[in-house]
Amino acid sequence: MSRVLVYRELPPDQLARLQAVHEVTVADPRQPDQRAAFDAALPLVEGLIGSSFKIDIAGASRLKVISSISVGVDNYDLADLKARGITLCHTPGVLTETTADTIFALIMASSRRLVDLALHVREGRWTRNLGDELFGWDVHGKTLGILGFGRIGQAVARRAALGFGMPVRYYSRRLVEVPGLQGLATHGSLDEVLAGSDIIAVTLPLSDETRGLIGAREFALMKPGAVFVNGARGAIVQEDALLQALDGGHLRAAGLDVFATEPLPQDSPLRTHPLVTPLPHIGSATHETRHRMAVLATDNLLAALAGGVPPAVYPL
Ligand SMILES: NC(=O)C1=CN([C@@H]2O[C@H](COP(=O)(O)OP(=O)(O)OC[C@H]3O[C@@H](n4cnc5c(N)ncnc54)[C@H](OP(=O)(O)O)[C@@H]3O)[C@@H](O)[C@H]2O)C=CC1
Ligand SMILES: O=CC(=O)O
Repeated sequence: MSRVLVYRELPPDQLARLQAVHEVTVADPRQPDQRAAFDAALPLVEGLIGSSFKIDIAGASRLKVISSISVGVDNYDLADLKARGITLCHTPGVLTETTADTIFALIMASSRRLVDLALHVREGRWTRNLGDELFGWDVHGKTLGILGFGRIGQAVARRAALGFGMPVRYYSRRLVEVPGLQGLATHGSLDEVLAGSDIIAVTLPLSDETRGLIGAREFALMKPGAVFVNGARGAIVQEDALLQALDGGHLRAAGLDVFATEPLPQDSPLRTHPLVTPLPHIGSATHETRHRMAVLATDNLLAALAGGVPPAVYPL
């Protein structure tokens, strides 16, 4: 039996799997009334499971494994984990299709102004036929540029190329052959993809290389009237530069599931900007997918604590 700290709510069936074999503390450090329990447990545990929070593990001297209920691992100091021999597990694959759905929904909502138009109806402003000031922009047939062409990027590309007749350009560090997409998705440099696409979707991980990657220069390279969607991590984008590109009339619209600071601060201009469709980081947030993520994260933790090979170790 090991000691485990659960720092984000787990579904009861997965919590029960952990409790059946380990001594489990559930304490969410974001909740003021649970912080003391979290701080007391952290130095004693061999396993951590949770997500969406940067944990200072300096005092966690017994820690052997962190099981993140996320595919992104930007909340962890990878060099420190490697140096300390701590295993990091994550949840790739099980959330790919759901996150691609969300990104495609943002592409549709931003281009066709779905949120504006729904509010138009809901607020009782639909009193006569729409004028062209409320018309949208076609998505089908437009060129989609995808930054980062891994699991989620490829799943977005399949939707675009096979469902919407969209030529796909992608930027990645290497050429990727995707079954079924031969000739439909072509590789380019970052600048080529930015300049050659009507709609840009970010699906990169956040790393030292990608932090702040999309700034004023990159927005200026995009076509006038382009739509920009970020379904990856907010800090990949320089938000001031994004605002300038929107306010200056260079971009048509932006769809954002992620922000540099989350939850999005009340005073962020992105919250109420008329050209922004903001979502509260819900890329993978369906009942089915969040449960699959919890199962995989629990499988990972149980395997690692049992001395086995977890199904999804993040290579450090
Ligand atoms: N909004 C949400 O709720 C969600 C957001 N995400 C975010 O999406 C990200 C991607 O997830 P997933 O598709 O599963 O990850 P993958 O690792 O499968 O894909 C990432 C892709 O980005 C490429 N890449 C990495 N670094 C660079 C770089 N510096 N320049 C160019 N290409 C690069 C990788 O290529 P290479 O082979 O060269 O490494 C790979 O093709 C996650 O890290 C997470 O941050 C994920 C799930 C939900
Ligand atoms: O943002 C979500 C993730 O799984 O990463």
